[in-house]
Amino acid sequence: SKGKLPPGPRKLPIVGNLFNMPSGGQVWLAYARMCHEYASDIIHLSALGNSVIVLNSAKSVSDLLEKRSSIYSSRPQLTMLHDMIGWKDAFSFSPYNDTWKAQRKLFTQLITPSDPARFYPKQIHATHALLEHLLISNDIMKELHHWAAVLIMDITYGINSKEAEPYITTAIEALDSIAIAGTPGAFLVDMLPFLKYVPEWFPGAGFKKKAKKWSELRIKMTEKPFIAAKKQIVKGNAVESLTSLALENIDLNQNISYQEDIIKGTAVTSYGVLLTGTHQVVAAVNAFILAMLLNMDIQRQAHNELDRVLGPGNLPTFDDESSLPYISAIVREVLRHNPITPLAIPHLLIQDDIYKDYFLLKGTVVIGNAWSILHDEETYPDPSVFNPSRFLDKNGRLNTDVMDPALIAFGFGRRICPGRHIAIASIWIAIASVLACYNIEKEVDKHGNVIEPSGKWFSGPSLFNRPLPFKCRFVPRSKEVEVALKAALDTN
Ligand code: HEM
Repeated sequence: SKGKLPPGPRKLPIVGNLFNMPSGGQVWLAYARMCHEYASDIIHLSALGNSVIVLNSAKSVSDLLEKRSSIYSSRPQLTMLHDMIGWKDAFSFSPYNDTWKAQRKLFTQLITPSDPARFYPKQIHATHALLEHLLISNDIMKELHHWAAVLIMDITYGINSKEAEPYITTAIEALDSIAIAGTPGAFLVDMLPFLKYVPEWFPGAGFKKKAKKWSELRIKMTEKPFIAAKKQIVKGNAVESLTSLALENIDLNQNISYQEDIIKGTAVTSYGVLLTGTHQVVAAVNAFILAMLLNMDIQRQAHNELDRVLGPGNLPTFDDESSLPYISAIVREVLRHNPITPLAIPHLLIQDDIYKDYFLLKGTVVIGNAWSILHDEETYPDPSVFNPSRFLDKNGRLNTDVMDPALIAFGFGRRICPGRHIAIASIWIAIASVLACYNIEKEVDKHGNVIEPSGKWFSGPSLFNRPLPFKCRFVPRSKEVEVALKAALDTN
């Protein structure tokens, strides 16, 4: 009654658009189609009294999520995940409140864009270990997961790869539980929050036992590595990390346990975000590998650039970045072509608002469709084609007139991914290093027949996007490279 809603499918009494809500996989495509159908870059849906708007253009995302960020930056809360399991203080999930502000401030102070080099040695170290493992392992996903987990354990807590394993095992278990509890509609208690008060023995109250077990896992994942990092400081052998830097800066005249809680929450969030179900960085590097298999000419161009700039067999460092524009263009195209977080993470509007004559209700879930923006024909002609050259000018340099997909692929406004600089650097060094050492080739079966990758992406229910498993081979580009990798493997 307060005003006109944005267009969208016709609503039924009580249930609203319950039956129009896209379900199954790749919902970003369904949202894009709906926006097309209603010829609008903003559409509205509602289900059982919950309001959702989808923003389908760079303009609407910028107008609302960026320019009005102060009222569009909260997060929807799920009773099971946030309240019962207790993840409400992990700042990627938390509402727009003082705890979120304190944790986010700490995180951005430590992982700051003005000092991107702080973690370069760790990124190089983890990437070299990945190169060695690719020589002897054909399980790419296992190697990539290990690479990312070890890297983030080191960055967050200063725990090295030899000690990291038990912490990673706990974290993966805890994050599996998040993947289940974080799926909207997975637990009735999310729709009927009073159910959280029923006793554990009550028929159908199995979710309470799960919540208890998963809450214990959350505590273990949060406390154990934090205690280990603190012990390193006490013993005087702390390795520089997000936790060590933050603990050293504690203000002894203020409430110490409050400050420690903020540090703990920040650390576990940054660690957890990387390990979440789909594992964005791993998915991006995996997407790159698939793209190389499907586009051998692009792989050849990348090899040519590396050989010309570094000389055959030499490994890149971050100092080479500006001399390797084609590699940077591949990173941009990986982020654009099949974005890993096509709908970012939904935001929540905390105040009634008016936009383009539409009335937007406080409490509305706001989804920015990054996929649509990154596939906008006007910005990126032939968007479905994997073409890194779209980011280069006629002299082969990065063309600043073409929008960098990182401006969209990492979300929006005050909730924009604060780990994006680490993520981009990690992806860049992995892509440059793997291509410097290896030819990425299609696998052959025991009869010598080439196994063609399907090129398909996961199509089950998930907010995130990742390629389906495929087979490939990493073939050293020369005998010298192979010998050097073997020697490194034996030494480590
Ligand atoms: C390819 C890799 C990555 C992608 C595509 C990605 C993408 C995103 C997106 C889309 C969001 C939500 C933004 C929004 O709400 O609008 C987000 C949030 C976040 N990301 Fe990333 N991310 C990546 C890697 C990382 C890494 C490496 C870290 C940590 C070192 C990180 C830390 C975070 C945190 C802490 C948040 C929550 C921010 C908040 O709610 O205030 N991300 N990320």
